[in-house]
Amino acid sequence: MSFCSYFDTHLCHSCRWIDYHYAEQLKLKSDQLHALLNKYQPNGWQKPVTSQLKGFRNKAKMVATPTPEGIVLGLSEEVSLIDCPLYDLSMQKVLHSVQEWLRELGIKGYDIKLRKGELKYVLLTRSKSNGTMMLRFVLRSHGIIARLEGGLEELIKRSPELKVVTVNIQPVHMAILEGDEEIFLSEQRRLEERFNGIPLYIRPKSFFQTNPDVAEKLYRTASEWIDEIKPSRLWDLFCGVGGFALHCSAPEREIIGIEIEPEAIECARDSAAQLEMTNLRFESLDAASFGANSGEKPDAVIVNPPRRGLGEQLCKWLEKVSAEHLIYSSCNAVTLAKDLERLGSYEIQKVQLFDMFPHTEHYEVLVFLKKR
Ligand SMILES: C[S@@+](CC[C@H](N)C(=O)[O-])C[C@H]1O[C@@H](n2cnc3c(N)ncnc32)[C@H](O)[C@@H]1O
Repeated sequence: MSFCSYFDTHLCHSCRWIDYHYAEQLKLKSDQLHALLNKYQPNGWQKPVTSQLKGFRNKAKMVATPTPEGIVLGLSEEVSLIDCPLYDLSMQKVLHSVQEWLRELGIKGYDIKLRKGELKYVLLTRSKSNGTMMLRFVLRSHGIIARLEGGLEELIKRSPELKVVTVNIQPVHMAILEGDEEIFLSEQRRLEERFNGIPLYIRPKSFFQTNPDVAEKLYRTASEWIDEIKPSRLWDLFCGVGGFALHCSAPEREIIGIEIEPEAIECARDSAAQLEMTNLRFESLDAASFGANSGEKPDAVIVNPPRRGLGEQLCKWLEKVSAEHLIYSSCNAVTLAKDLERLGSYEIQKVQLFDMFPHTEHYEVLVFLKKR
């Protein structure tokens, strides 16, 4: 197991670039992005948005490994990550307290080789705006739920930031992080977050951006670009809990947000209701089927697909829809570049790199496209 020189701690698999200076990390990402997009001759390269280097992540995913001393939260190689400086001190403190509490309860971590033990993962998420946290236990079966429930009062006494606590059942013997069944052990079912004054909700199974400071800047930039073109009708595809749509709202602007996960749509609707925004409509649909059935034409479309990108079918449909502007937010510049090739009737007006994932090779890119 290697050690990272930056933080003098164990090196997690995802932080492969931690030994590079931050300026070097940014240059490598920027060079890759230029290499992928230069053939589309972007007009305006914007200055990259940088991140804090410590305490920037709001979500910790810990493997629960059984050891002779008790459960260890961290990597599967019995390496603890509860002091990992990617999480702020309050998250580190709660991770310590959860690990200690699990040991006191005698909960056994899941042994992958022997296929024994119950607890597979511990997932902790923090709302940056109010410091409250959501804790999820990923279990192999329902077997130890009563024991966890029995000890919960004590855990919350030690870590009162924990407002949402759930169990996720993942019976399959595979490296899948979570299963379909989610059981709430707390009354509260979601955390409230606030970006640029806009309320957003974090639910167990809805996607939420993991670097709140950079995500705030990403949404603000998209809303500034949208304000420059002032579309009357805007679509936000792959909208999650509505971050882009809610930031781009303006009087008289009709906005439709499309997202496959119903819980995320419920959150987006609640945020809009809280802001008394009646011009936004959120629908839980597959973006492709929305594409196939929608007869309307928007003036602008924002897309923010998962790492796989939009793919051929959606790009074809977007070409047919022929909105005057597209904003593409991507966490994978390789699939972005492929999609841009398929969106041949658009030219790139602006590109900006948002360093959402420092110490890794990953980054977010925002691209502003205009019909040629
Ligand atoms: C990268 S996330 C972006 C979410 C949101 N824009 C944000 O900023 O939080 C991609 C989202 O696409 C959703 N998604 C995945 N496949 C989809 C599909 N076929 N149709 C609609 N949404 C989908 C996921 O549930 C996830 O919320």
